[in-house]
Amino acid sequence: MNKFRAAAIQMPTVEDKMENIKAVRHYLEQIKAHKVDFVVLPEMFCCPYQTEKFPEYAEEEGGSVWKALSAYAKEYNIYLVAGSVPEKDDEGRVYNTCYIFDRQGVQIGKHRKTHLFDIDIKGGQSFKESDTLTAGNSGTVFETEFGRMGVMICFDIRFPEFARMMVNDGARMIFVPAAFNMTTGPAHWELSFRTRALDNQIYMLGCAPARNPAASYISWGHSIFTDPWGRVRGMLDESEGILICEADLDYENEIREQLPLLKARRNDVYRIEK
Ligand SMILES: NC(=O)CC(=O)C(=O)O
Repeated sequence: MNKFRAAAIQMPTVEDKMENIKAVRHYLEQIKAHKVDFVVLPEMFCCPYQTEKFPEYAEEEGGSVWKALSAYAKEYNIYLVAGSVPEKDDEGRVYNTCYIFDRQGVQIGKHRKTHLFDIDIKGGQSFKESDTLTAGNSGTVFETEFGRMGVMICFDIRFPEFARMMVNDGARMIFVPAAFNMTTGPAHWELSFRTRALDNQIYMLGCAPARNPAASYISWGHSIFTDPWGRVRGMLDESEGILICEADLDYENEIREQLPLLKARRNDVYRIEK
């Protein structure tokens, strides 16, 4: 039980919400023979990554998108870290939300993106999720037969405390539906995954949308799997594709024993004397 397989489905996002949902089945069929335990989908995989589209595409938990994803998890006997979708609550607020389903299709976790992606890079990418989205207010872990796992959404990865909190809580791998762009992707995508993996001696699996050069927000792609030594174990390019990987928790334990960073922390002295 200390090894498991996971797949990141780097799929394109099309305008028609339910076409994206149908496409997920097509990829799940393709990977059936690989007997993966976990599947992760990209950030906003069934809604164009445009702030004005989020309220338009949003559904409440338990809506048609949720039902289809839950049914896929059960049909294919997988843990489904179901990318992210715009979720609306009963007061009309919209969140960037990742639902997590177990092998029976039961929802076992839900993460609302906690750090909203508001950036304005001179000569590069600008985006303001807070125009239409509300931030979640906590980190998320979920239980599996392989142990506790963490999940965060895209911009959340940039905040080291967030991953550390999950690791302090026993997370063994962190799943990251994400969509970096043509400005931040080449600069920070691989670096962010390797750094969080190295800091926390943990596996990280990031899943991005395939690149569509005609989209208003252009995804960097490059879905990525990094290991507890900080190495890249697998990475796609920008095109549609599936990244299949294997995590070995005995290896993670060995790294944590041989280079005991997590044990050697000095939480007793991390303060500035004034
Ligand atoms: N899309 C995001 O939330 C984050 C991103 O693109 C970045 O951090 O860069």
